[in-house]
Amino acid sequence: MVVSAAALPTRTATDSPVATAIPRILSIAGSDPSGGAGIQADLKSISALGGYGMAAVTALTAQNTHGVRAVHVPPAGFLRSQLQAISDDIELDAVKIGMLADSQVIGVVRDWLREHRPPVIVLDPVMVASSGDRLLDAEAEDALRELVHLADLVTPNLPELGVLMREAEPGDWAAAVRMAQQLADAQQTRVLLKGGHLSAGPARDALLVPGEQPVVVELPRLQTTNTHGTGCSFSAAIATCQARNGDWGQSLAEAKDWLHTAVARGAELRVGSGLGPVHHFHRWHPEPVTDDWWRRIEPIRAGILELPFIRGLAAGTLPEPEFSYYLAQDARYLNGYSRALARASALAPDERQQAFWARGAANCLDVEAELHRTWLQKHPASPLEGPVTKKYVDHLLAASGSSYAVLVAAVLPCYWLYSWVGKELAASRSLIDPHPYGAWLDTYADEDFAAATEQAIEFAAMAAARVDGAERELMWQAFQAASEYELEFFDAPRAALGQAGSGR
Ligand SMILES: Nc1ncnc2c1ncn2[C@@H]1O[C@H](COP(=O)(O)OP(=O)(O)O)[C@@H](O)[C@H]1O
Ligand SMILES: Cc1ncc(COP(=O)(O)O)c(N)n1
Repeated sequence: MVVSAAALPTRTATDSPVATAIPRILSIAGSDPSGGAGIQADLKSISALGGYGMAAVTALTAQNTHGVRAVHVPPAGFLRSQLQAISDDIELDAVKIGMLADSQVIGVVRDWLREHRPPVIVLDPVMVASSGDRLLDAEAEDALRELVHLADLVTPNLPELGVLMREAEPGDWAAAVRMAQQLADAQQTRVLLKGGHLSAGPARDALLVPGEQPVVVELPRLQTTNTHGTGCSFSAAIATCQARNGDWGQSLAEAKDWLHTAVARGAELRVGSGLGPVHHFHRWHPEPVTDDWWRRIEPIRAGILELPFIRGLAAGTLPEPEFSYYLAQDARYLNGYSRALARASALAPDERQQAFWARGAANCLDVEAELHRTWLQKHPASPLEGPVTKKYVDHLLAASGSSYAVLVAAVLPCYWLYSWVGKELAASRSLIDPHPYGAWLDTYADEDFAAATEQAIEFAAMAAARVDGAERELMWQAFQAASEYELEFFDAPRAALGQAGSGR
């Protein structure tokens, strides 16, 4: 956690023109046409944190969420013209520097900084993209090292710190902090060491100021692929906060907090299939309530993955009678579930939703018939309704007598948890060949089912947005109860047939 704010004797908070209402921030960086990194990320970050953003472009990249395909560096003289045009007219509160491409570009930026001395300079020493592609010529590393002492803050990640110090990349956090402190002392500047590249542990950063104790900020590491442009966004956000409040410790804490939610919610943007961007404007877009529900059932999800039934299914060791019991119950369940979906169709507020649930209801009956025709005919199991099936179907039928919103919340876990379990199991399915339950596993990892799940989630979120707080609470309760029944449903074969063949 932040324990102190840091200020160097050479540049103190008081000699910066701080407390500007809307700080004017210039990004000197490369362009990322996919919008996740570079000047695009910087302008979004500056705006999201309340600054006025400007950009002088050092290089054009052709890249997407998978990597950099090409880099074009315009003549360095043109960058000089851009910078000159800005400083001839506009007073700047902070400058953030990102991709510099080559030593000529670095030379232009160095000369302009010396001449104009903006009050806050944050240098992100971009060298290699998260995709592994180079964004700085190897022979320009010396020139970049010489720029460090001009910055008020330099923000290396672990590999960049190693290059700046002409040493191997530090192997662990303690070694990295020591190395970053050496850099701060040698260059007499602040260093923000970013620990995003460490493979385990929390997402941790440290602010090192010559002659002071390190200030560490840490938040839980998020399991996400939306990390493209985190470094760009972070440094632009810190520059903006610093221009406004003049306190490095506070700026770091504010920017880290904002970035963390931006990383957590990046997937909502649905941009690209590689390393996606972060959600810079998350504060403008309230989180869909369904995401909150999903987080709140995390213990139920963890419980499902630990069930002997699921483990046995994944490993292919589940005894056949348990699987047959499960499918027989599933067939019974699908009949009741189909009625609940038909009721959702009847209550739906528009034709799109009406048609969606009606299709779902019909699909359930098809799958029920298919289960009987294929597996259950060959592997008979008791057709009697088990206690968990009864409880779960009763819950759905009770919700069918409630509002559309509550009913949609009650039917959602069957889509969502099944689709999710299907994806979780898909990996182990491919490791075991032939897999005794392979055909069944494939139907749950099916892309059409995943698309239907996305649609069901969206309709539930839309319904939640239209009801008041009391009804939204009823929706949550219906969702939570159905999620618990999903867990019990997976565990029902073991409970019904005894512990003997638990599949472990
Ligand atoms: N998976 C993650 N969860 C939470 N924070 C992350 C994650 N990945 C990166 N960050 C944070 O994003 C910021 C920049 O990360 P980093 O990857 O170290 O820099 P760069 O993008 O320059 O390589 C750091 O504060 C880091 O902790
Ligand atoms: C134009 C430009 N600047 C910087 C980065 C680094 O960002 P990341 O490390 O997240 O790939 C990038 N990919 N593109």
